Amino acid sequence: MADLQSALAARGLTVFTLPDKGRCLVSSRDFSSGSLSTISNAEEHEMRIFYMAGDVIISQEPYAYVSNNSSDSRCEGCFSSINLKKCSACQVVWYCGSTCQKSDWKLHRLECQALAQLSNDRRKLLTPSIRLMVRLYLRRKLQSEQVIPTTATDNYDLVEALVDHMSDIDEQQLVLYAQMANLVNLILKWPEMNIKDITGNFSKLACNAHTICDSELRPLGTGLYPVVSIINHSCLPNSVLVFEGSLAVVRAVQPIPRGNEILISYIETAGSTMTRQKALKEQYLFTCACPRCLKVGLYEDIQESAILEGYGCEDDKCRGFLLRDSDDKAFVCQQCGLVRNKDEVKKIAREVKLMSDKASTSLSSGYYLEASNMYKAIEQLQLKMCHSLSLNLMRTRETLLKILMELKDWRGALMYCRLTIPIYQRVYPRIHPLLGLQYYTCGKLEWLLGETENAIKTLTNALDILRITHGTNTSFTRDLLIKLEEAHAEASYKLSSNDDQ
Ligand SMILES: C[S@@+](CC[C@H](N)C(=O)[O-])C[C@H]1O[C@@H](n2cnc3c(N)ncnc32)[C@H](O)[C@@H]1O
Repeated sequence: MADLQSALAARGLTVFTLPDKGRCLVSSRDFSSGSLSTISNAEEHEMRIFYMAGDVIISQEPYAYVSNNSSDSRCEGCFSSINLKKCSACQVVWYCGSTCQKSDWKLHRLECQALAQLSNDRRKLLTPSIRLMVRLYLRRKLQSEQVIPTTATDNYDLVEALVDHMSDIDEQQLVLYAQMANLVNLILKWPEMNIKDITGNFSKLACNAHTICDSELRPLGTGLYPVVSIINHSCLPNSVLVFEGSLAVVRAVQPIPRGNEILISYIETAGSTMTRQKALKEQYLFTCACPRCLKVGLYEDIQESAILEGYGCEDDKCRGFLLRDSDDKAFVCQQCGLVRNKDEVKKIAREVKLMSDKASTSLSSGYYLEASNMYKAIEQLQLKMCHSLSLNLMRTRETLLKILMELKDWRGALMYCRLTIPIYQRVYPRIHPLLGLQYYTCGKLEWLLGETENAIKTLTNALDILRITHGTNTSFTRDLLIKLEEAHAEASYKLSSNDDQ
């Protein structure tokens, strides 16, 4: 712990323990959330803009990680899905080339021996969680034998220190973890292995492991980052966790003065307070008391939940939200007073559910045209049932955006992307990666469709957010900057051609 504290002190961080949260990471210096700096160069008569990122609070390579091979196979080193070759000995792990294979070899050599002796039936049980646990123990072994070095921020003691909530989890979950532990034991076959210890580690993974995502927040794998895991949750966080390959990077999205707790969000924060609290309780076993959650039960919070997850007024010109009447037989619009029959709303809800099941089957089978028609019908039903800022309606439109992109219907995709943005602006804070990414998609579609002026505005909105959350030195942000410069160049060209005419 002393080693960790001094390694963190050098980065302006300290670990404290709070009675209601356990350990937490606190800033011992100010962190900035990245401002736009403009420097004027009098000699060249120009203003240069410097795009600043949110300060990196901490970055860490995983103690152990696995790629997510459930839908597409991915390289175990870099998550690439191109030019893959399966390890010929174990027939489980994929690599994109010799560089990734070599860098993983010390660990995979042991993993490979263990996996190669498994029967086909046992091999089918190799979920990412099982593989992650096997890798965790193999790394501990390699560090204890000094085959790979340990540092103050990379050692098994930090894994030991993670919370496991073993006394809070229910019996059924415990049995499942014990079965998984048994399988890990059968894979590793180490005489000193202790099933209880492995079971506890599965419980640790559940509340400490992170989903590794690409820059567009698509899942690539799962990793355990024991220092990043000291950071607690808030539904209104001051920092964001993103990944550069397998490297976890925590950046400030708000100015964080010295002495403040570093907070990230563990969950999708767009939901109502009840939905967020339920997700946090189920997976992380705590009740959030962040400033957003403290509003639970207040009129403002009830209104927000009713808009996001409830129903809309029967009068489609009215933007009011509905609450149940005192006998729970109908919903009453809080703006115009119109009463809406509960059975009628439930009937539409049942229809939506039925159609959604069919539509998602059609989508997962790749029948995009059929799926797009079904989701458009669902959207129409939801327009009759939900508030115009409803999350369910937004999710349907997000799905339609993705389907229409697959169908290369760029005009339709842009329409749906634009429809989602007001809801994104409402449900996410000003600096949020999902809002930045939605602007980015919208800007790229506008650019593709020749709406250059609109593209400049939307890509600028995207850059204002993504430079903070994703940094300015990543290829992802550089691509965005290049697109924006190209859009500016095209706009000037169009302007000068108009002048010439
Ligand atoms: C990834 S760990 C965070 C570090 C943890 N506090 C520790 O002592 O190691 C997640 C766990 O921390 C606790 N936690 C995180 N955020 C919290 C919050 N806002 N309020 C209360 N407990 C929280 C919960 O026990 C949760 O399961």
